[in-house]
Amino acid sequence: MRQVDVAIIGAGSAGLTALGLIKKVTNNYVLINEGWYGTTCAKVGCMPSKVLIQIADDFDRLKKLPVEGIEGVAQAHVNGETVMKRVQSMRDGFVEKTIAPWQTLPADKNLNGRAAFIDANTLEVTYSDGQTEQIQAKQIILAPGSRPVLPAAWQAIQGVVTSDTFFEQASLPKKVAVIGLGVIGLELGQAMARLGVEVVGIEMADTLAGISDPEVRNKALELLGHDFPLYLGQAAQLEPIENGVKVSVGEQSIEVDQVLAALGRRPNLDTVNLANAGITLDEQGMPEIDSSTMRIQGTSIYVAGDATGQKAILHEAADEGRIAAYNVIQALQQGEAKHYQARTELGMAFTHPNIGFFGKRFVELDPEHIAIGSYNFNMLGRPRVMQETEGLIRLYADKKTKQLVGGEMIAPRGEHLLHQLAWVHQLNVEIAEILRLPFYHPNIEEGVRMALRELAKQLYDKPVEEVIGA
Ligand SMILES: Cc1cc2nc3c(=O)[nH]c(=O)nc-3n(C[C@H](O)[C@H](O)[C@H](O)COP(=O)(O)OP(=O)(O)OC[C@H]3O[C@@H](n4cnc5c(N)ncnc54)[C@H](O)[C@@H]3O)c2cc1C
Ligand SMILES: NC(=O)c1ccc[n+]([C@@H]2O[C@H](COP(=O)([O-])OP(=O)(O)OC[C@H]3O[C@@H](n4cnc5c(N)ncnc54)[C@H](O)[C@@H]3O)[C@@H](O)[C@H]2O)c1
Repeated sequence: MRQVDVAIIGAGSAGLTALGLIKKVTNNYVLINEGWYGTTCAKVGCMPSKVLIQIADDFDRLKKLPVEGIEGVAQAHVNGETVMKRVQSMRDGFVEKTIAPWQTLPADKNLNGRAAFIDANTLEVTYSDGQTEQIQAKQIILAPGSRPVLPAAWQAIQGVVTSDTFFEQASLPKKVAVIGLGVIGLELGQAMARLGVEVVGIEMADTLAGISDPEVRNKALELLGHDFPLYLGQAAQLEPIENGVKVSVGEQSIEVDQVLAALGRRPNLDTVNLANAGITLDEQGMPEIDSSTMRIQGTSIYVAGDATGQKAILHEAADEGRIAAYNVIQALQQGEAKHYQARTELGMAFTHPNIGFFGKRFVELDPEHIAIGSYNFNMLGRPRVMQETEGLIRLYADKKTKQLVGGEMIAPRGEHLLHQLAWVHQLNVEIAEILRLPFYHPNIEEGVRMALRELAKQLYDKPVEEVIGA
């Protein structure tokens, strides 16, 4: 049986990040990946979705131009085939870059097959031709990602797609039901609607994109509702019909050409037979992972990326791959495990306006202990110039420490505001200190300043100017 120092399972963003570090300390490793290469992010995730969103936003922006004296835009129309060709050709470029480090690996280290545990240090790799090989590894990094949730009954219905198949289409569909209005459903649903596809959105929870602040939720419902009708609080039933799908929600039903099922993603840990490694699993089939080391306690197995079932986003997958690799290297060199502190949590949907949160969400906080500063953009100069005055920021600060603890928003250019807020949150500074930072005029950031000033009024028992010292 082949013996290696390290086996990495999954050539996605987490696995490839880990590989980059492992290669520096040992030449005795294998990378095992099932199916296609190119990472979820580049092939079916972050990147193709952002290309579609960019095209949709560019087209939508045309509506705002006549008032500025730019004429003739009414003739503009969308060519669905060209849109999808653009999405696919850009995606192929991103995939090409992503697979470069994998392509240079020697064949004996680069195994295209499914890995599963035989015991805690032994893996069986099943290749596509049915051949198998056993490999014993001192240390194992599990980074097998996640897959779209798709109920068994829906799998056989023609016209049901997920984000794995959506970007393969030759053209845009005509009429679509987007089921599940989390990040994927909202981003793709709004983009399609803005490109002229008839879209309805259905979500069984009472909110969109996981927003927990009721005021931000209401604003998001109002604003996204301008793009396509949203049905919340009900799960949809599907029935195949000729040339499409009948979608029922409560008493109502509609017929569509296509259903985009965006019901969430399931970690792929169930594909690796973890039970054979003697690991205790919870009801969801998940092991207990120490998020500061990425190690499954008491084993030489580490988990990184979407497979953890925690933060299914790219920079977290890369960070976790790095942490797992650092600790695998420590273990190979008989060193002590290193514990890493997670960065401030940050999540966003690239809808328009952008939706997102940083730090703690509203639902995680005790209203007794926090002050809330909010602002909408109606009166700010720059958003008015840009014709993007709709949005709401809600910032939460701890009454005792006077520091930001988190925030939720739907805001023009919110992706940038969320970054800046996450950065200052991670630095643990008081609201007064943040207000002493420069804010240029005229800018969207002035909206953040207004919300911070509102917090300062509640947190300090003197006028804001005195608090800031200006
Ligand atoms: C539509 C969409 C849009 C997204 N947009 C964003 C965004 O804008 N920003 C953001 O931060 N994140 C976004 N994400 C999330 C981001 O893409 C993921 O968090 C990230 O790609 C996860 O990386 P990973 O390495 O964990 O998994 P992956 O990249 O999925 O890699 C896992 C690999 O493991 C392989 N594998 C699985 N099981 C086995 C096995 N048993 N044996 C061997 N190999 C196996 C898989 O085939 C795959 O190649 C988006 C996701 C989707 C679906
Ligand atoms: N901009 C980004 O960073 C970005 C973009 C896309 C995806 N992602 C990542 O991908 C992950 C998966 O995204 P997602 O949108 O699939 O998952 P999600 O968990 O965000 O949303 C799934 C939604 O589907 C709903 N749902 C589930 N079953 C349903 C049913 N039968 N009927 C109606 N609604 C139902 C859930 O209530 C939930 O709101 C996210 O957690 C996110 O981390 C990130």
